[in-house]
Amino acid sequence: MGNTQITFIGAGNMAASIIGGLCKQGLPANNINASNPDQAQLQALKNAYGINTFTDNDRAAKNADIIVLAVKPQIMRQVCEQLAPHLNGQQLIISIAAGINCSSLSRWLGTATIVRCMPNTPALIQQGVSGLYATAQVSAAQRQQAEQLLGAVGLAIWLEDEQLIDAVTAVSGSGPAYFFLLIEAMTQAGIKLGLPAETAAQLAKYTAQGASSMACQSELNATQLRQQVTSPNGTTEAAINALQAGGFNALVDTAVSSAAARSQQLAQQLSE
Ligand SMILES: NC(=O)C1=CN([C@@H]2O[C@H](COP(=O)(O)OP(=O)(O)OC[C@H]3O[C@@H](n4cnc5c(N)ncnc54)[C@H](O)[C@@H]3O)[C@@H](O)[C@H]2O)C=CC1
Ligand SMILES: O=C(O)[C@@H]1CCC=N1
Repeated sequence: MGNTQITFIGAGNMAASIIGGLCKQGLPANNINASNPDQAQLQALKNAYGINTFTDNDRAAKNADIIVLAVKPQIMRQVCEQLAPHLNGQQLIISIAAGINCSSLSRWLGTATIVRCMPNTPALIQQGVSGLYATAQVSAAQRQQAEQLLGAVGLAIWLEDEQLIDAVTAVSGSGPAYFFLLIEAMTQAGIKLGLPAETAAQLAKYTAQGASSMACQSELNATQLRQQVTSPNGTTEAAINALQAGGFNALVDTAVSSAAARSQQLAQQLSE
């Protein structure tokens, strides 16, 4: 990213994850700026990475080439409208907020050079995955910069249709929580079968990690990998039959669709 100056507006969980990834990739700390009203969060980032910190968004955004909007969706409009008079029209804006579309952002900011993306919390350990959408005003060089930025914390995947961000939010943005829920449920089931709590938790967590790594690394797809574990008339088949009899696939479909619907609803509520 050369001498590109990057400013994060909002220095919470997701911003801290991406900043950590950029620093680990060797981006000079002096090229990274973060703005947040809470000094404690800023100090933690300064101590960890030596980046520049600000409590004033306008000062942090001044001279930035890329501005990453990483505040909660509910305060995005207010933050953008305050920032708008301080933008120079050349900057690339990257928003990671759920449910805020490019049309609202460009209206509030007065610029349409926007990449909207949806990362997820495994970004914290550089194992995130993000969906990215760029408006027509974003140049090829800026697209590359956005891809490098999100690529610093995991896999970055471009979308040609902005509406698909709702689906990305539902599958991978919220997705880590679904896997954590499964780990919780498997841990509880293991405890019920007599395992010590810590042992049950380790078995569930490391099984999730192993299965996920296999799914990412193998040439086989998830269905084939599942079939490899499932011996005819064996233990896995008994469990899978119970899950399917309980409507597992339909339940996951309803859950993911509910998240996508909520993402659309947020967009409608917050773009007014
Ligand atoms: N947590 C998650 O799993 C994901 C979150 N997101 C999106 O990322 C965004 C940030 O989420 P988190 O980092 O989880 O939230 P967070 O609450 O950890 O971070 C938001 C930060 O904004 C700061 N802030 C509040 N008012 C501000 C202002 N006026 N100017 C500058 N900073 C201000 C807060 O002090 C806080 O540190 C949200 O829009 C969310 O939709 C996207 C993908 C996944
Ligand atoms: O739950 C949420 O609204 C945010 C967006 C994706 C993950 N967390």
